[in-house]
Amino acid sequence: MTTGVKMQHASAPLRRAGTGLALERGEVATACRDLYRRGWMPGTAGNVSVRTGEGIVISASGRAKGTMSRQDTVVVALDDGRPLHGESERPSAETSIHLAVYREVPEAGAVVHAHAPYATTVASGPGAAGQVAFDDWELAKGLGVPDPSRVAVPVFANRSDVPRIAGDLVAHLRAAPGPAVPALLISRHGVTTWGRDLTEATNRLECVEMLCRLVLLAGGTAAHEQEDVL
Ligand SMILES: CSCCC(=O)C(=O)COP(=O)(O)O
Ligand SMILES: [Zn+2]
Repeated sequence: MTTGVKMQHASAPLRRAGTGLALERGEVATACRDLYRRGWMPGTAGNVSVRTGEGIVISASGRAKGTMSRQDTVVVALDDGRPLHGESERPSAETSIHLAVYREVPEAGAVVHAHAPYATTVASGPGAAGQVAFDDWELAKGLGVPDPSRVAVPVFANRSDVPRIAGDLVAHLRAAPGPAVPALLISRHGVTTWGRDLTEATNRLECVEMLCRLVLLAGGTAAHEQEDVL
């Protein structure tokens, strides 16, 4: 009797090559669509990745973030960013920044990069040379740093040679005493955050964006002098 269902041979792989990591690919696509809806990934801007056992899953380059699907992702190696599953999609142009985070921060499980307007504005202002300080803002506790009363987010120059931005980030992370603030700003470009998973990385992105909004509403100066009242 035939049932119409083919039994898989015991030694055959359970999943066809290229169809694995469906969950992680779906998470990356969903995060992109969510951030698009918030207005933080306009058009094709922004990129998202998660760490996997074999490397990272990252959004493909140049995809409209409002209509991302699992197919719009690429699995690349952690050491050199080479695609691991023979996929034809190009990984994000900013893959080198994601890889720098994963290599330098072992606990990072997800990285989110967006062109969120307030963060991008603060990163591009005259007071944002090298870093933006968010001192004594309650919301900075959302970044999970040991001393949220003194938070300085580094600001890097935007460069067409993206691996140079990644190099600047690596130098910063290696020089930072203690655990790094899980965020960076790129002047006239955007904001990148990371966390143990996509929920944490996205929460931190929300915190940085709102901190920048508050700073602008408060008069545009990120750091201010005040007695420690926290
Ligand atoms: C239209 S945004 C220019 C590229 C960029 O900054 C970005 O975040 C998206 O690049 P990707 O290669 O990840 O699509
Ligand atoms: Zn970008």
